[in-house]
Amino acid sequence: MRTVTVLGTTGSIGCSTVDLLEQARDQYRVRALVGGKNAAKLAEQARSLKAELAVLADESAYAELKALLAGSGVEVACGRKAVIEAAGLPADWTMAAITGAAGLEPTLAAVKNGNSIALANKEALVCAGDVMLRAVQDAGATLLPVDSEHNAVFQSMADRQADQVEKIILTASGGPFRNASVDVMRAATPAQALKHPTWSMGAKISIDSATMFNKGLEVIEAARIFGLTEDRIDVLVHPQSVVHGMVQYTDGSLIAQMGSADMRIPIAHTLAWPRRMATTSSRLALAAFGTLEFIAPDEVRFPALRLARQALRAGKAVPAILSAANEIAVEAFLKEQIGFLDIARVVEDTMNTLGAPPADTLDAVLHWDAEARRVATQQISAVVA
Ligand SMILES: NC(=O)C1=CN([C@@H]2O[C@H](COP(=O)(O)OP(=O)(O)OC[C@H]3O[C@@H](n4cnc5c(N)ncnc54)[C@H](OP(=O)(O)O)[C@@H]3O)[C@@H](O)[C@H]2O)C=CC1
Ligand SMILES: CC(=O)[C@@H](O)[C@H](O)COP(=O)(O)O
Ligand SMILES: [Mn+2]
Repeated sequence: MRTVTVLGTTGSIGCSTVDLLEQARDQYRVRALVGGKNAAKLAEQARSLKAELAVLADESAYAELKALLAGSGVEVACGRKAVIEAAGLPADWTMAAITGAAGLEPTLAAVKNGNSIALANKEALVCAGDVMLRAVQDAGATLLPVDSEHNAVFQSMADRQADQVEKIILTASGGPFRNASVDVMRAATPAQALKHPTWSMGAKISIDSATMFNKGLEVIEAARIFGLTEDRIDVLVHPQSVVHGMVQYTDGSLIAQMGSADMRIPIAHTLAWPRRMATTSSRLALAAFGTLEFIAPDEVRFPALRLARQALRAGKAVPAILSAANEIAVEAFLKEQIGFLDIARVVEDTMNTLGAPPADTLDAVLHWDAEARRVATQQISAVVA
């Protein structure tokens, strides 16, 4: 029986992961389930999967979680330290799906066990690429990409011809504002921006899809995972979200992975890897689509792609600065403190303010993450004033 831990268990990816574990209860023992604030969801999952440990980042939720799990035999802990300790408990497979840079240290703690890490949390790899990859190598861990595009590329490289890869292509849905005018985007509300055309996801990544910062972060994530330079990672807008990623080989072959827009498919791929497991996810009915479109992205209406490529080329702390500033700007947009187009503006101004300082260590990454949050918050105050 394999032991598993789910970080970010109460979120969108976490719930899809729990759903798969519930369908194969006899094959997995759940070491730890880790959430942020949602005690009710965590308790329900922990009881269902008979988890050994249930942890919330929110310390004030301890009494509630303890009461919800009374008599269940599930151990309970709360607080940031407890999250990192739980992530570091030995498990054969860990889902890393805490959203944002908050997932960095727990993911690193899990990596140190040297087992399989199913990586959904792209921000960790974006802001601390070198630190994470060094930790993976030192521990002999296996990084299995969950993000649909990266999982697609990983699957399309299954024959391990990495040295014969010319380039990879990540697809993008284009988000809810794919065809919107700049005026419509300027006036966009959080409710409109959260309405993703093809995927059901958490709030932060949904806004990132709308600005296309999600695709920008994914270009950086792909560079880290597949060891490719920025010029070998293309993005194509593909509104149907049927093809998730492609690999172009030196002989001109283009290998793609397709599937329904259901994250249980890539999650199952990492859970069963190197084998496959059955899922109940809907099968693609290609004839129902009829036409699949592929369109070059518009970097004028969506400056996020240009900024992310700039950050990737600059390296050092720049990707961490971009990602942290974006987190702050997304939060401010969701609170209706700034407009939709201000998100990219805040990120660009923060990048311009902080330049390209070195960030070789975890401490340096955390320092520049904090600095970017401080500068972005100042920029937002200026917009609000
Ligand atoms: N959703 C998707 O389809 C995809 C997501 N991803 C990536 O996966 C990650 C998760 O996304 P998604 O599931 O959509 O996000 P959600 O917002 O739905 O879930 C986030 C999870 O992280 C938890 N969390 C938040 N802050 C903390 C913290 N400080 N400490 C511990 N746990 C915390 C939340 O807990 P709680 O809710 O209890 O507060 C929740 O369990 C992101 O990095 C995203 O980019 C990648 C590809 C696809
Ligand atoms: C499901 C997944 O992997 C998301 O990252 C998705 O790709 C978001 O959609 P966009 O392509 O609109 O960013
Ligand atoms: Mn993705």
